[in-house]
Amino acid sequence: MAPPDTSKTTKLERYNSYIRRVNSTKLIAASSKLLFRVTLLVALLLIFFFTINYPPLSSDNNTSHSNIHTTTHNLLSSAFYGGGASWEKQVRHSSTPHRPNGLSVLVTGAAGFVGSHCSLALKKRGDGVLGLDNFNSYYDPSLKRARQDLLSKHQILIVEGDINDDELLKKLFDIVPFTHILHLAAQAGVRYAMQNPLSYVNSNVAGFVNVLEVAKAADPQPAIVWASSSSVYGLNTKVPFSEEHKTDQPASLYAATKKAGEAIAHTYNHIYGLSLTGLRFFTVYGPWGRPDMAYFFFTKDMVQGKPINVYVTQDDKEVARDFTYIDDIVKGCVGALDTAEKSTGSGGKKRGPAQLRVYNLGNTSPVSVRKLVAILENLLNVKAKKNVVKMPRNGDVPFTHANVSLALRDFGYKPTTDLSSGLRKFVKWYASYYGIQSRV
Ligand SMILES: O=C(O)[C@H]1O[C@H](OP(=O)(O)OP(=O)(O)OC[C@H]2O[C@@H](n3ccc(=O)[nH]c3=O)[C@H](O)[C@@H]2O)[C@H](O)[C@@H](O)[C@H]1O
Repeated sequence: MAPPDTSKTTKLERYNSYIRRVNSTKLIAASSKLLFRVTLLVALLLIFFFTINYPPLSSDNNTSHSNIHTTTHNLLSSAFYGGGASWEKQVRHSSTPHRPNGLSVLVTGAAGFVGSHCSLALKKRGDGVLGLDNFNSYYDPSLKRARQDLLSKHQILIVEGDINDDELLKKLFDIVPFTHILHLAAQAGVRYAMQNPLSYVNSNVAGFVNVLEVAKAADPQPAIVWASSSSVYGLNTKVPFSEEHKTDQPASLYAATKKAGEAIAHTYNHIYGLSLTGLRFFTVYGPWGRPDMAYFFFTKDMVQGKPINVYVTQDDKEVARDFTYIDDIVKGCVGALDTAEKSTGSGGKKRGPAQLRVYNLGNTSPVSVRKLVAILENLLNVKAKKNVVKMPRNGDVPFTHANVSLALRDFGYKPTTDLSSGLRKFVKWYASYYGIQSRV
């Protein structure tokens, strides 16, 4: 029997096998191309992240409070403020004054309440401003980011970094010969010091010393204006509080670290000839304020129908504060900067006596917390659910009252905003920022 004709099947099989080979070669070629492209992309990304000369990221003052939001933003910002020529150009551009004899100011804590207001005021009159902030999450960092956005609209760059990062600070001074530092970065809040005491030491003592170390070594040395606090008066009972009064009874760790700052300022002035001005702020409030402060969270709770605690003293007396409106404080800061004399040291050595000053910046008319709540009730058109409770022993003092005659004499400081007018502006801002209805 003749063998079956397999020539057709064999041809078909050979053809099919040929097609399979061609397809697999194409597939390999395509896969190699894809692999090559992916490798190239990964390599480029690695080069971008690891070889650019970016300033070290902040070690968050309150690392225990870091959150995903901050971490994500850190990465984005480090990429954006990534060092190198373009980053340095931005730093220089932000710090360059745009008026004759304008100042060039490094503002620490520029994304903070007072820092953002002062940065804007300085920039608007033609000074150069560079911000530095670690965007920690002591309170909602998104508010700090919103302030940062506002500043960037006015060509103010905020470098994301920590005052404890001396390499970063030195780098900034290598790029810009700052004439002044407005040092406002700090761990604020009186009551929180019982929860996180070391954050106060880290920012208000170690961080401040780090700033002074870099300033003392800079050439030229800048003049420094920095935030002390009304809380240094502690248990002082003489009123109104004057700079001549003793401040050796701090009632909170916050106050103690600010008092330590004043002593440290004396030392750096004495040894290195740094010009130093400490400003004792009295309960500053206003638009873009700090959510950890009573006027701010009272507003929030009252709007949400939640109860608030109104403190009274142990013997049922009213607790009162010399609440000071932010615009008045800004005028005080700018006045202090304008009248700050040059530091006298160079090469890390003192060459002559330098200016050392401390001023109260208050409103000179204390208002009780009960009255504060009444004003808010009227502005928000809501009745507060008040729990009147005895002030816990957590660092609070019963009252504050500033004598500001020294600041008036030396740079014309004269507060002009009373609590009702200031809170009206705050509530207006609060309503628009958080999108709520209010009477104002
Ligand atoms: O001048 C300063 O150097 C400090 O000012 C601010 O501290 P304080 O004056 O304590 O402000 P703030 O907390 O708003 O309490 C206001 C009033 O509300 C009372 N208070 C507070 C909380 C509460 O639940 N109930 C209440 O009655 C409370 O007893 C007080 O009488 C800054 O936070 C601080 O960082 C620092 O800068």
